[in-house]
Amino acid sequence: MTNSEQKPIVKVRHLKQYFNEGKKDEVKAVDDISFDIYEGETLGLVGESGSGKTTTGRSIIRLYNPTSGDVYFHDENIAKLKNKHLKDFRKQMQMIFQDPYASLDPRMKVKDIIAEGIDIHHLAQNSEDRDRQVADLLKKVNLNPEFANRYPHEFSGGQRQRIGIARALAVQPDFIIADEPISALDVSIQAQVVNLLQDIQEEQGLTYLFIAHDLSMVKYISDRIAVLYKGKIVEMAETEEVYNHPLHPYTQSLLSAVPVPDPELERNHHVKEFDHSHPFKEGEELREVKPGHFLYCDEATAQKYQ
Ligand SMILES: Nc1ncnc2c1ncn2[C@@H]1O[C@H](COP(=O)(O)OP(=O)(O)OP(=O)(O)O)[C@@H](O)[C@H]1O
Repeated sequence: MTNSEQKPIVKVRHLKQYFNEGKKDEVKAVDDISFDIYEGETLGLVGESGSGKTTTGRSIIRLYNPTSGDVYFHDENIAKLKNKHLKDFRKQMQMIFQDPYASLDPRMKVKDIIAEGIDIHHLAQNSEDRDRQVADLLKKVNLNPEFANRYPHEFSGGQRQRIGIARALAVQPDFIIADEPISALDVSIQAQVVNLLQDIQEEQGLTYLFIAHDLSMVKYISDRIAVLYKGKIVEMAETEEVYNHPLHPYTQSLLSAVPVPDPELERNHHVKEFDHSHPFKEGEELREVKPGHFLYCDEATAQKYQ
């Protein structure tokens, strides 16, 4: 994709999500982040546990009411929309959750789980049409349509995650937030689910925000990567650029902690420590230091790269 072809589907501006605001236990889970997600791309959102990845996803999709800031979806500001109007947008944005065991109601049949959105948005003309849509969705995620009448406990983790993907696809969204969709799965299954998500993306021109703490898999699925640290984006660029030329010390430390498959290289491989005691300095903000490469830094540092 060249710059001129990149059309944002989601624009996040100065988004803040604070919990227990003004109280002693206030948490600035998301602290003034701004970024775009382009149509048809996968933006990987990475960071360690507690950095605010899930909160970012949930705030964009309005599972939380943002403390402040704006979220534009197809140029409409949805950050302050009220319930009735929000429903239409919910149909276009879906979420796939981390834990395929917790996210599927064990008392519901697979067909009712998948058809949840179809029912809410009245997308089936009658029960035959509903069944047909469910069968098509099961086929799309490479599951046997005959599974429709079974319950979640009859399936493996990978199969359950496919059911979760079918549920998300049921309302024909154009934007999906995948919140660590593979981290609860066996390594052998992870690639299958990633490949499925990529095939579906190509077929349907979907846009993904792919949340991950594991940097090795996110590399293969993401066009661009945003690195989140303590509720702030500290670096964002095309995937190759982030992996080959990381500029922020936190990104450098994250990448240096990824195991190297070659034992020869591993011997000379040092984990770069990041000073967590003074992570941010006065005057720093996310600045475009090279075309398409954003770094959380001060003006003087940004000048160095121009
Ligand atoms: N509902 C909530 N109430 C209070 N604090 C919360 C709530 N949800 C998240 N937090 C806090 O906000 C911070 C960010 O959490 P979040 O779950 O977004 O991080 P994460 O990067 O997704 O982590 P993980 O990889 O562990 O899921 C954490 O300090 C967390 O404890």
